[in-house]
Amino acid sequence: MALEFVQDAPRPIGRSARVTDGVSIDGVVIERLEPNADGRGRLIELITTRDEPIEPIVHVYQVIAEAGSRRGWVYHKWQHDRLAFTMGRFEIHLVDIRENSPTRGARMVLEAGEANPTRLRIPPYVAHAVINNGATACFVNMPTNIYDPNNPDKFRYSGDLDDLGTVPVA
Ligand SMILES: Cc1cn([C@H]2C[C@H](O)[C@@H](COP(=O)(O)OP(=O)(O)O[C@H]3O[C@H](C)C(=O)[C@H](O)[C@H]3O)O2)c(=O)[nH]c1=O
Repeated sequence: MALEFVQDAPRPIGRSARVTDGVSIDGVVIERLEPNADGRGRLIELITTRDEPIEPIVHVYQVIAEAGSRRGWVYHKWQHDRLAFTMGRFEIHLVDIRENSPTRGARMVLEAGEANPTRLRIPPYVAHAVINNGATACFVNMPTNIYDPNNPDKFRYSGDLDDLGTVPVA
């Protein structure tokens, strides 16, 4: 006797919602992602073309961040980051260092992770730092460019978190 597979019935799904309150840096986009939870766990869409076109996915990686770790300050000259946080307890700092930006010098801090799943788009020349305030956890980046190990699009400042915004960026 043949085994029968049954198509899932149509169902409502959680949709992401753009956050505009508190977004003080031009071009930064925050999307709160909606988990679809059931007895097996949670499924969270990280990005989709269902509602609007997106720049192509060309490169995707996962970062496993140790508890208490900090990545950044870093900025990119060419790529936009599309970071998805669905686990852990991350704090993300952003500073606009673009010379001709209407929001030059603006600084933002947001929290993202299990309690507030988020996709964050960071334009070039917006310096950022990601701090893991929880236990070891992962996040995903879907940058708009491929990583070139021979010419990394990565410009790093390793001083204090508080330095940016108070000391001019060379
Ligand atoms: C980006 C990348 C890196 N690597 C290698 C290079 C290093 O050996 C290692 C760690 O990379 P990196 O030091 O560049 O990673 P972070 O400085 O922690 O930066 C990451 O976290 C901050 C918050 C970001 O915003 C960056 O976009 C993100 O790349 O992975 C690869 O093999 N492939 C890749 O695509």
